[in-house]
Amino acid sequence: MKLGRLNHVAIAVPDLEKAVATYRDVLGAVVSAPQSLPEHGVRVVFVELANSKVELLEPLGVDSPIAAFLEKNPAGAIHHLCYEVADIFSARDRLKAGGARILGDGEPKTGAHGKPVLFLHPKDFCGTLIELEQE
Ligand SMILES: CC[C@@H](C(=O)O)C(=O)SCCNC(=O)CCNC(=O)[C@H](O)C(C)(C)COP(=O)(O)OP(=O)(O)OC[C@H]1O[C@@H](n2cnc3c(N)ncnc32)[C@H](O)[C@@H]1OP(=O)(O)O
Ligand SMILES: [Co+2]
Repeated sequence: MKLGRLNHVAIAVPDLEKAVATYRDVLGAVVSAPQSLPEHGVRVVFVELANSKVELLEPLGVDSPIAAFLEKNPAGAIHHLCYEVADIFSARDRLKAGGARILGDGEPKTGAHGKPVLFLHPKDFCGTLIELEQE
């Protein structure tokens, strides 16, 4: 298993429109249009940077995986880091064999970029939730 590029840093926010205004109007960033992803329980935008992206996430629906996190961090906070991998299935199998917890049913879902993604438990990775995305 070899870790690739940092694809994005995700920030969970209570109000996506307000967060977009902060990044676009105060910080002068280029921000994508909002995208609802019911399968992931979030609404997202991407802040485009020269060397990576910032994903702003707002809960979508009652079972959103970011709802409990936002209850603990009501003003918003960094939620996960997304790294690219060349082969998500081989990365998953190597990590699982080493004892890491793959979240959900362990099968990749299609992420915001239309590519397979998986999540790794934050308690197994220095207190940071990790998303892996197929290159
Ligand atoms: C837009 C699609 C996609 C993309 O393509 O980019 C996305 O990014 S979707 C993003 C949202 N999806 C997910 O986060 C899916 C994976 N997440 C989960 O499965 C869960 O959120 C979780 C990480 C397993 C936590 O759920 P749960 O166990 O129900 O919550 P708890 O509140 O009980 O947390 C247990 C424990 O873990 C700590 N924790 C929780 N979230 C984080 C976090 N983001 N970063 C660091 N630590 C986290 C939490 O504080 C608890 O710790 P203790 O209090 O010490 O027990
Ligand atoms: Co993400």
